[in-house]
Formats: sequence, structure tokens, C-alpha cells
Amino acid sequence: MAQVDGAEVAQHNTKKSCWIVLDSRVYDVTSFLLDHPGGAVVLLKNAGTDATTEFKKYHPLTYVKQLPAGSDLGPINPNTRTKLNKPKESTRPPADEFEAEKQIPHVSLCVSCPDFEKVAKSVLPRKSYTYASTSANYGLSLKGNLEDWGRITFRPRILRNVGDVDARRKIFGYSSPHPFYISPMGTLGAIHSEAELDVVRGAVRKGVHAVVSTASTRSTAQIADCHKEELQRCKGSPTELFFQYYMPVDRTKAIELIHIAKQAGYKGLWITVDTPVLGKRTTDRVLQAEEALAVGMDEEPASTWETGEDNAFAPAMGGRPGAGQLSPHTTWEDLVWVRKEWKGPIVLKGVQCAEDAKLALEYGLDGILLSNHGGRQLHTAPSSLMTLLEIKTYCPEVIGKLEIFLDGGLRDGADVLKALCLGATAVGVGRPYLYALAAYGAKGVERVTDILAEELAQGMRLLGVTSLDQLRPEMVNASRLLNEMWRPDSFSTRSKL
Ligand code: HEM
Ligand SMILES: Cc1cc2nc3c(=O)[nH]c(=O)nc-3n(C[C@H](O)[C@H](O)[C@H](O)COP(=O)(O)O)c2cc1C
Repeated sequence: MAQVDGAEVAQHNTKKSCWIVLDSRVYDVTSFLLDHPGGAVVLLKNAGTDATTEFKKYHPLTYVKQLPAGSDLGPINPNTRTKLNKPKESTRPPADEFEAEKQIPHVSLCVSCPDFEKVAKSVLPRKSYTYASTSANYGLSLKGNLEDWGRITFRPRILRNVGDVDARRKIFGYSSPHPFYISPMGTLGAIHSEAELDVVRGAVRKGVHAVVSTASTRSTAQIADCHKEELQRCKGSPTELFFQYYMPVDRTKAIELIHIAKQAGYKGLWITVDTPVLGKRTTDRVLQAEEALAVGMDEEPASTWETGEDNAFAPAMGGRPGAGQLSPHTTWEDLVWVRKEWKGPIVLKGVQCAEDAKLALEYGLDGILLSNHGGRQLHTAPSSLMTLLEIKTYCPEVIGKLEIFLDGGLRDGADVLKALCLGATAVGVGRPYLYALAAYGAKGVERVTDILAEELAQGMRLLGVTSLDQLRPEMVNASRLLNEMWRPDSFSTRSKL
């Protein structure tokens, strides 16, 4: 294929004709503009430029294979690179690229989880911070998640010899010094240049387990390799990786993804079930509209999958579902074929009522994660604590038979303790790890783990226990939440519970 001149590429910088250079090849992405799950604006901002660096923040280079046939126009003539346009800089690069440590507080000054958000906000590009912090509609699910932990109080016991405490917990037989794990979060390349790799490094150094997102920036195999390498360095670390699964629409791809996760050695499949379509990420929408206007477009039209039609796929950064990752058609019956493909433990991520917890047991699942996706999906969804109380009230048998996980709004070791008192196996922590990654990379991930572990151990002592097995429901007062818990009433059809 003939080489393409940089000056010619530079001229194709509009929505009528948009060319970009990726990894030394020129691509005509005009017909792809409205199909790009990340939106047309980001491509237009990079029109006529070498977008490789920007592209690699979000995608593996293999993504270019998804472009329509005929998009590859050939290699760029290396002598004409200087004639390319320069990318339009509208945001600061991620923190690690501008020597963040010189400009931000020392990591030891972050002493509680909420401290990391303040630092992250000051170093992240606005788009990335918006992506991380956004929640559904006008934010009540997120607010409920954060507040409900404070609405349960402890009933501590005294004089119990609490000199030594042991906070070890097993998730499906895999032991960790910590009863919490790192929740899966997609597109971490927008947060830190090392993305999921630094999450894994930090996790291994502290022995905390992690669940890796389908929508990760780095490939499943890269992340698994990084895990192995870090384990070599930190001999004896018990950290295991589990895989968060967004089910692709296409069955062949869906099975292929399960096999990729199996091949990479992930120990469990966390199937996300609270996202048949993407929630309304309001602040993201505002930002997208602003960006569209900045490059001379009216508000960007929603793609067909964004409006929840047939080919709805996985949520990605910025409130747009990403092609090929998420099926809105999934039903309980799909779990039957998934089980044939995946022999290890399976967890349903996003159970939000007692009826579904019971169904999960009937369908032979191994665990359930009570979660409303960090308040990013259904507006005014129940907090995971509320769902746990429902389960304890209406189908307590589920608790001994399935491993029970909770996530959403956990910001303190004491929150972890409350969940465990009420019967949780372990809990997931999301944004605090993401914000810490943004500001401090792997060091931040380590620091969050240390903070939670210290708060937890201290909480155990002050509560009067020395091991997690001693935690009991009567050690907390959940009356306020119980008062508000759902009850079958005359409006309900006969409950199956
Ligand atoms: C060349 C072919 C490209 C393909 C096939 C592609 C594909 C995708 C897909 C599938 C997603 C959804 C999330 C994911 O799966 O990771 C996405 C999101 C995104 N892409 Fe691309 N992409 C391409 C080019 C680019 C380029 C050149 C840039 C930047 C220079 C870019 C920036 C982004 C961003 C920022 C998002 C997330 C944005 C949001 O959700 O608001 N992409 N892209
Ligand atoms: C930025 C961000 C990205 C996320 N990406 C995913 C994802 O790819 N898959 C998924 O199942 N959950 C995803 N979640 C939800 C988390 O796994 C988890 O349920 C939630 O963050 C827990 O709440 P917390 O952030 O308040 O701790 C994401 C959450 C955030 C904040």
C-alpha cells in the first residue's frame, strides 16, 4: 500500500472527512464517527493528527480491527509527520504524566478514604473525574449508598481481651488478610496511564483480592500477566483475580470471553446483572454536550444502543455503552449455558431484592453481590445494606448457602464491619481505589488497603471481637433501616417469597 502524506491527512479534519493516524497507519474514520461508542467528538478532536497516544489511553491497539473494511488507507510517510495537525488540547493529561507527586499532597496525608477524592479531583482531567464520580439521574442512589452506612450503629461489648485481632477472610476458598476486595471498574486508562496494572500491583502488594472489569483498558491477558509478575516479586501474596463479566449480545463472543477469562486464570465470574441498559449519567451528558458544541456540532445524537435497542452493549466511560459487551436480552435461563462454560464460582453482581436472591439460590449460583452499581444505574435503587436486610428478613436461608457480597458507598473499615455483622462474606470497594489510583498509582491502591485494614482492626477491638467469626447481627442496631425496609402490602401482588 502506498504511503500517505501527512499534509493530506491534515486536511481531512471535519465530520465530512475525518482521517487519523494510529500506530503509523492512516485510517479514514468518517463512516465510523457516529458508530464510535466513545462518541464522534473525541475522533473529531483528533482529526488529521497522530492520535496514537490518546487512543492508547483508552484502548488496546487491536481495536483498530473493529473499523469498517476499507478504513485502513496505508502507512503514513514518516518524513511528512510534521505536517500533521496537532491534537486539540482541551484537558490536562492524567496526573502521573505531569509529575503529580510534586503538586499534590504526600500520600501519607491521605488518612481516610474520602481524602483521595479531593486529590483526584485536583489532578484528573475534568472528563475523567466526571466519569468516576458521576451517578444516575440526580444522584439519590449514590447518596443513599453513602448515607445508609451511617444509619446503622454498633452495640459494642467491653472487657473482652482484644489484644490480637485477625481479619482474614476467604472468598470461595481464597484467603486474604482483608474481608474487602477491589470492585471492578472499567476504562481505568482514563484515570492513570498504568490503568488496571497499577491496581493489580497495589493489590498484590497488600494481599487484597480484585475483580477485573470486562471494560478494562488493558486486555484480560495483560492484567493476568501483570498479576503473575507481581506475585513473583511479592512471594506469598494471596491476591487472586476474579473476572467481572458483561455478557456480549453475540453468543459466540460471549462464550469466547468466558474462555479468555478462564485461560487467563481468573478464579470466579462476577456477572453484572444490574445493567441491561446504561443508567442516565447526568454529568457525563452535560460534558458530552459541551464537547460537541466546542467542535461545532449540535448535541450528539444518541447511538441506537444508547437508547437501549437491540444491540445494547457494555457501559463505557462517559455514559456510553461500548460495542460488543453487554446484552439487554439476558435472562435467568442464560445462566444455564454460562454454567456449562464456566466451572468455577459464579456471582451475580447487582442483586437488589430478596426475590432475586432466592432465585439465585434456585439457579445454583455460588454467590450474590448486593449492589446498585455505585448508584450509577437505577435512580433511587436500594442501598446494598437495605437489600441485605430484606434477604435476612424474607429468605435468611440464602445467607448460609451463598457467599454474600455487598458494595456501594463503603468508605471506612467500620462500614465493612457492619456488613460482616449482618452476614456478608466480604465487601467490594470501588471509587476510593479509583481516586487513589488517579493520584498516586499503585502506591495509592496500597494506601487505601492499609487505611481500611487499620480502621477495621481498630473497629474490631472497639467492638469487642478478635476474629471475624465472632461478628453477630446483634452487634449492630439496624432499626432505622429496618423501619424503612420493604414490606409486602395490600398493593403487592401475592409475593413469591
Ligand atoms: C480507531 C478505532 C476505534 C475503535 C474501534 C474504538 C472503539 C471504542 C469502543 C468499543 C469504546 C467503548 C469502550 C471500550 O470498549 O473500551 C470506545 C470508547 C472510547 N473511545 Fe474509542 N475507538 C476508536 C478510536 C478512538 C480514538 C482515536 C480515541 C481518542 C483519540 C478514542 C477514545 C475513546 C474514548 C475517550 C472512549 C470513552 C468515551 C466515552 O464513553 O465518553 N477512541 N471506543
Ligand atoms: C468509574 C466506575 C466504573 C465502573 N465500571 C464497572 C464495570 O466496568 N463493571 C461493573 O460491573 N461495575 C462497574 N462499576 C461499579 C463498581 O464495580 C461497584 O459496584 C461500585 O463502584 C461500588 O460503589 P463505590 O464506588 O461507592 O464503592 C464501576 C464504578 C465506577 C465508579
